[in-house]
Amino acid sequence: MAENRPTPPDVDRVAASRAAVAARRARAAVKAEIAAGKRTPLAVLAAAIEHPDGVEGRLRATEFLVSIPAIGVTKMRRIMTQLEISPSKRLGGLGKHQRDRLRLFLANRTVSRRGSSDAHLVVLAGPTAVGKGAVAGYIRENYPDVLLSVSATTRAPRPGEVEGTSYFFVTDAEFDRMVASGELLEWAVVHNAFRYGTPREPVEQALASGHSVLLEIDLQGARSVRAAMPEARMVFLLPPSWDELVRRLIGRGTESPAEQARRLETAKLELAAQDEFDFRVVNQEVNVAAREVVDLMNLRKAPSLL
Ligand SMILES: Nc1ncnc2c1ncn2[C@@H]1O[C@H](COP(=O)(O)OP(=O)(O)OP(=O)(O)O)[C@@H](O)[C@H]1O
Ligand SMILES: Nc1nc2c(ncn2[C@@H]2O[C@H](COP(=O)(O)O)[C@@H](O)[C@H]2O)c(=O)[nH]1
Repeated sequence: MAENRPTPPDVDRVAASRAAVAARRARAAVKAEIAAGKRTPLAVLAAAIEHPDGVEGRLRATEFLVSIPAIGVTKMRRIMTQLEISPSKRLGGLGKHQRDRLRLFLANRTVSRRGSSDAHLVVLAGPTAVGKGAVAGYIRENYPDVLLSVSATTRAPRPGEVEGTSYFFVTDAEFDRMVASGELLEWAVVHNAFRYGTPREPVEQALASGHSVLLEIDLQGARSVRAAMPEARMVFLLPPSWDELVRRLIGRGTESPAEQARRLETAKLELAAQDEFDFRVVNQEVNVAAREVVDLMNLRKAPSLL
């Protein structure tokens, strides 16, 4: 009978509900592929970015994360907070920074899971002039088994610095390219001046082949590494006293008095962050501090103290 025939709104409702069921099934299929290792989370994220309204783009960030093996609900919530993504967000609706943070998290997670359990990523940070460079330099010279990451920087070389050993000295345009192509594990503007970043590839290769790697980076970089790779060993280098830190900064003589005053203000904030670190090493004597840092890296060979 004519009056029992579905009306146009009913037809729409039925079609919409069928489409919703099909979309749910398609999302479940993507999650199952991630869980089974048939598709990498990075590939799914790339598809979501390319087609925000496609099946991958419609996945909620929460369901995406819990479909990754070894990420449960508790871990997922922690990751969402760290990456500053609200639980209602779908992959296709993430902002640029959220996408970048999620991509970095996934890429770094892949690296750290490939590495051997004996290999550690060790981060050495601390306030300006505490002696990070001196300790890292001592390690470079005396512990040839330690792999020290060589950073890229936009600052100019100082006298005596060697390209590829001290830093990779790059232009602003080259640094932009490295950031855009995801070549950097972390990067930061340091002392409001130049950009510094850790090239990802050598770190990935070292960890994958079972070698520990040391990063000598600033506090912002250390925080980025911690957020992306919570298993990294975070070491904070401390001065024996505040007065000694001031002496070292002034004694180095590489900054103007105004710059020294600015760095000392920042140093107070950096020292206040020391509890965020897993280990604290006091740099009283460079060789002793270097030895303590190296001991945290699980190396088999280490020379005796001089
Ligand atoms: N244990 C130490 N005893 C005495 N002087 C030290 C010690 N460690 C480092 N110094 C000196 O302190 C000064 C600062 O050291 P260094 O440049 O390595 O600091 P840094 O932490 O790398 O600084 P920045 O973050 O500003 O680059 C240098 O002149 C260095 O020779
Ligand atoms: N976040 C990062 N910080 C880095 C990196 N490489 C070095 N640094 C830090 O920069 C300052 C200044 O170094 P300088 O050689 O110009 O005196 C120092 O605190 C380093 O720890 C990096 O790759 N990422």
